[in-house]
Amino acid sequence: MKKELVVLTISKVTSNLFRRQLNDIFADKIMIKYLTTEELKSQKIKSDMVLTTKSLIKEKNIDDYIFAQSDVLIARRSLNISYLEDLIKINDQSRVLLINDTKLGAYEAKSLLEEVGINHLELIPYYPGKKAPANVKIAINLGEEHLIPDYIERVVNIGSRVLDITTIIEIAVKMGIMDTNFDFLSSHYIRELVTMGKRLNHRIKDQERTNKKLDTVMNHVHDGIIYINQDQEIEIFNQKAEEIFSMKTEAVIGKKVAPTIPNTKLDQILTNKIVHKNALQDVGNNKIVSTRVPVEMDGKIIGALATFKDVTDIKKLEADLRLKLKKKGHIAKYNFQNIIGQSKEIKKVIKKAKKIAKSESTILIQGESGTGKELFAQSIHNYSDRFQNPFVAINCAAFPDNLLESELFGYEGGAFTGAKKGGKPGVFEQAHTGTIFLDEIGDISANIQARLLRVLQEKEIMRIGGTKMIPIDIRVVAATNKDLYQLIQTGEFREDLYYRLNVLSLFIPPLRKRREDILLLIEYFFNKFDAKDMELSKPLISKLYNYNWQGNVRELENCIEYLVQIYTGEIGIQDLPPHFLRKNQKETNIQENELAKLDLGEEKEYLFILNELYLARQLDHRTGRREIAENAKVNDLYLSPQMVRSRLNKLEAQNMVEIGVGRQGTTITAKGIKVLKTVSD
Ligand SMILES: Nc1ncnc2c1ncn2[C@@H]1O[C@H](COP(=O)(O)OP(=O)(O)OP(=O)(O)O)[C@@H](O)[C@H]1O
Repeated sequence: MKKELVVLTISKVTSNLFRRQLNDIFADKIMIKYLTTEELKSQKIKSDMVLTTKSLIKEKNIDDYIFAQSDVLIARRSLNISYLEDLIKINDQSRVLLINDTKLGAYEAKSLLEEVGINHLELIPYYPGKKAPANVKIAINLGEEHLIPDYIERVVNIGSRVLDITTIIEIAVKMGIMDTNFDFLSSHYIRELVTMGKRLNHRIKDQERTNKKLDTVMNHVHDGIIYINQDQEIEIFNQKAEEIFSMKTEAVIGKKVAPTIPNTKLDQILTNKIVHKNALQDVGNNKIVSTRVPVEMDGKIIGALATFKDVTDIKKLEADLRLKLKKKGHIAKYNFQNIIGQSKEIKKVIKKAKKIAKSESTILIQGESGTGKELFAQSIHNYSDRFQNPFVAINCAAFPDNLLESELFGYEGGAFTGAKKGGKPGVFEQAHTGTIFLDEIGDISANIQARLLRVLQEKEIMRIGGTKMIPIDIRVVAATNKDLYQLIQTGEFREDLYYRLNVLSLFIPPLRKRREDILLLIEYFFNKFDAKDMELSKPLISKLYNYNWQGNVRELENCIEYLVQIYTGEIGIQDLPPHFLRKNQKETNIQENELAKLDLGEEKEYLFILNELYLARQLDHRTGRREIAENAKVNDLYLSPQMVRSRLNKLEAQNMVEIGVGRQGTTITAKGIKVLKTVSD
């Protein structure tokens, strides 16, 4: 199946420009769709790749148009070099209008021209809506004839701004059609080069002044360029050629090409009048693709031109892209700002995490399932000095033992039957210079524990079936929801490994220990799932607040997602996922806490009442015994208003609540909150 490229632009003009060039090059190789933001309306693009412009990125929110999964490439544009000579010939310091249909486009063209070495002119960006400056007689037209003011006496056409060759190559690489030996580039590219070759010829006749400018331009071209005249003498040897051949321009100019630069075969091109397209050559350690053409003028061969593209770079480009793709899952998305919570408990953890992020030591994150351990691991990585390097996460419980071993350490080719030829790097190698996140570390076998210990001690790994040690520079963050200390007692986890991992430790408290965060998280997830105006009934809020959240933030997130989906009006208790309505929630164990010590009676009921008062305080809402009794029902407790009253009286006697008169309502005291916080599960 052909891959699809969507070209997304603001204006139709730009779209048509791209269309001409892309169709020429890619016509039968890939599917190309051209869309403007206007045409897209409220739909979003899902495609293998989207090509768009810098101005669109600046002026619009790209996420409104494109699904996050699509690869986005921003078009780099360059000027067709064959037009540049006309510009070079304009007198120094002339004031010249640079015309484009948008302000940004005009300024972009200005910087583009300066970039390629046109700096002898005063370029004045001009676009619709801008007052035309006086005393300007020359204009540069980038394909917008209709915008040229009447008083302009001379127009220099430099064509429409076309896609830079590197953008074309990037499209080809990403679309997986780079293997055709770059041949498809030729038709377009060769034409351009031949025209340039012809124009270069003028250089010989031109004055020194023009030559200098042309040199500047030549040196901004990405390819190596060599031009020889009829006598086989080197006339042009640009900067890129200097790099590729490791030779200085001064040392080669004017010399015969064959003895000076071995292997260019340019002399043969001249004598045999042949064209060499895309020949692969080795120059030192680099691979070079060269194109050589005779340059004709009035039917006579006047020289030969060679261009060299360093394909070591292209191969690297491809390798970089592969790496990028692979790394998709290797990027830490979250930062500390993404960790929602205002409770003292979570703030304390964040503060500590920020502090330890800056060190290089191994971190062990402990906490129940769904408390946000991975969120913390990612935030730590992004807060550390390694933030620009890979973050590789692996869930140790997700793999059977032997597979986990090869995932972690990689293997050499032929290490076992079915091993990939050439071997495969493990996540330790992939995380090199970055952070590795070992999730569910409590689940690894004794064998892997032993290997891991060695890695942590030696900071080097050996692939399975390998013989050499590979040094690695990584920061290890491990996480578990198991009690590792307990596992050490039962002999399931190595004590020495535990101490190696637990150099710095972070404990993330369960949600029920920081109920203040529940309301914030609910609001956050409503926004996340795009249901900002949803109304929750009071009893439902009470239920969500008092619930045990064994699955912590993840369970809360899932619950809100569910509610958003079924939402039709105000949401009540009956709308909760079915398991909420079952009564068999894990009973709160309230043996060892301040509340139990007071021996007031049914601790569960007192705990509930304190929780309700604490919730009311956060909602800035006055509650009373009637409402508490109502909410008790949805929380599977039976408490009549009278029962609430007698319990409130007992709590008041302990200075844990303050009972207001009349409509003032009852409030929880600092002591009440403190006692409430001691209640564990
Ligand atoms: N404080 C928080 N603010 C916002 N989102 C959170 C918070 N804590 C957790 N989450 C979200 O809850 C979900 C679970 O978090 P995460 O995967 O980090 O938990 P975990 O402790 O690593 O879980 P497990 O032990 O099951 O691997 C994720 O979607 C995460 O974004």
